[in-house]
Amino acid sequence: MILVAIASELEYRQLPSFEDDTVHSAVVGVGKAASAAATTRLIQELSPKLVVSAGIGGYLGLRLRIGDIAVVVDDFLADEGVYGPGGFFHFDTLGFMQCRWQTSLSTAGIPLPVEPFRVEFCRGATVSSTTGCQDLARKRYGDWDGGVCESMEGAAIAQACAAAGVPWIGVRAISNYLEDRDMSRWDIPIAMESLGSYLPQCLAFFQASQCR
Ligand SMILES: O=C(O)c1cccc(C(=O)CC[C@H]2O[C@@H](n3cnc4c(=O)[nH]cnc43)[C@H](O)[C@@H]2O)c1
Repeated sequence: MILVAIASELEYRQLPSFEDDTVHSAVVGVGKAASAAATTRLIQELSPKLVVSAGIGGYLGLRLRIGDIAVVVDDFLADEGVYGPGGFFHFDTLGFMQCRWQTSLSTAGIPLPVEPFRVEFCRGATVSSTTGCQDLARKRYGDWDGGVCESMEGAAIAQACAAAGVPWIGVRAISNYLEDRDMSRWDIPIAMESLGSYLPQCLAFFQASQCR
């Protein structure tokens, strides 16, 4: 069985129902704590073979536009650390805790979304506060190769999966860019429409190939 973990009711309600005896979808809550706790409980209850962390996300990069799909294969707790007079010191560099998780799944053959939408297999960044400033986005992700899909749950769900030994992958439709916050440039309905058409194809692929 595949568990589709969706952060908010808002996202859940806008997705078509793809529930059957091989797929279970659930709202796990917005943010790291809620999503990790709910994912842990659902893994204990349902023993899924795969967790798909699905929803909307922000993007910094060159390839994707609003409504395109980021398949997240590696996710990072991007704002865990210490602020001091010298700036922000990330726990990844201080060596205090594990901050990154990589999927164990092969992405070979994952279907492409329906035109005009596109897909990028990219890195995820998970934050407690959305990066709504261009300068902060550049500071946080400017030296990363390739695109970055930011969410508030991805790495927490990956951490819960890793602790339970369950494979995970992220599938996020881009609702906004990581730029100076301007809600008029966000498009959650287009992102959800794109996710709603892509997710069933993607789930069918995982059911057939890797997660029977
Ligand atoms: O700034 C606002 O007024 C505002 C209004 C509605 C929603 C938001 C969010 O930040 C949504 C967070 C929610 O969606 C995911 N998400 C979408 N885009 C991003 C992003 O750029 N950075 C981080 N998370 C994002 C996230 O996973 C949450 O579940 C703001």
